[in-house]
Amino acid sequence: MTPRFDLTPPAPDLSAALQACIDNKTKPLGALGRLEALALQIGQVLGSTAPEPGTPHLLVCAGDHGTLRDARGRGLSAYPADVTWQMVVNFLAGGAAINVLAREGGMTLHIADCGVAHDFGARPGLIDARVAPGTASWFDGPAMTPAQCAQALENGARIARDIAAGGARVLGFGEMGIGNTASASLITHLLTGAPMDDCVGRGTGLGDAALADKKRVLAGLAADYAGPRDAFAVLAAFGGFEIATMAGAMLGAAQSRMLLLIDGFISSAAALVAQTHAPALRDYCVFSHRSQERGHAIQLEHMGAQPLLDLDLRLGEGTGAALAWPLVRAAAAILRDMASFDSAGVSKA
Ligand SMILES: O=C(O)c1ccc[n+]([C@@H]2O[C@H](COP(=O)([O-])O)[C@@H](O)[C@H]2O)c1
Ligand SMILES: Cc1cc2nc[nH]c2cc1C
Repeated sequence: MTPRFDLTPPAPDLSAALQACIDNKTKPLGALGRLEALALQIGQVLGSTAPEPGTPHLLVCAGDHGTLRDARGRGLSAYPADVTWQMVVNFLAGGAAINVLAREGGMTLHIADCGVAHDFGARPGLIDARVAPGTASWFDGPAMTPAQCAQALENGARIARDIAAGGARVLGFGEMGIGNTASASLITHLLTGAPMDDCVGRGTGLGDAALADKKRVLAGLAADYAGPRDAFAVLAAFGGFEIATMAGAMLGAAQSRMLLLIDGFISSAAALVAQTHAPALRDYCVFSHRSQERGHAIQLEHMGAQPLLDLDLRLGEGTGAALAWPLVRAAAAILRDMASFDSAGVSKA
């Protein structure tokens, strides 16, 4: 019943050709800094020394967390659970931060209901990937059954493959789910082994007392967890449907040889799940930014990732991924369009 996603590294045979191509551009060796490593990664994933990333796509996954509708878990977020469906309505109307940034970056936005506790009715533009109207409360048992977890993973993989089938080569990931920093913290603790407290942050803006309560509640839940530590078991225990759908979409996108733009703390929790399941996923991921949320640094270090931006963002929705896209586009253009010493007749060192 548990799905398996087999993944091979992208075009390893191209790395020498790509490095030679970058080193022969008209610049001192290494002078474009980290853009050079980014260009090499893009060339590897897209399988070309002249990559054409085309129109980037961005998938925003939304889901409700049953724990936040349980009196024992309500204090885990500064905002009420209803904000999740209300923000989905805002996304569909084009008014959220991610709508603005995606428009600015020329990105095609996809919004998916992965399990929001709301009846949206017939909404053009909303992908129906709903598993259930929210996960179960962690105080009563696992967030989702193994079958629900498998369904969310498969929904995500299908969405990503559909986007790839339309010709997309780049897919960014964002999410919306009140309470999902708590979910991401538990996943991070269980999959990295880092101390629980170091994985917990203020999320949407908890004050000091509420943060201390969040740490205490999550430490209790983690201590009581006696299940297996494999990626999908941990995902089923403490994930949200939006996190599971993103993890599946990341795996499906990588299988389709797309470049993945990972956003902040919650997107990175999905990447952590996906990478723990299929280590080759790492090669397909561009980590867009360093979130202000405590715990993101642990995820990044665990995955050996150096994010492109550090803007103190803590919004989610894919905003960091949208902001990183111009750098990715620039790195691809350098690899594709910049003259070489030979073609420009410039003397080498
Ligand atoms: O992406 C991030 O790093 C990030 C950090 C803090 C909060 N968020 C967003 O805020 C919501 C979760 O925060 P919370 O406090 O409800 O757990 C969810 O909708 C996320 O998109 C996102
Ligand atoms: C208003 C609001 C917008 C968000 N976008 C992502 N998470 C969010 C949380 C809140 C509270």
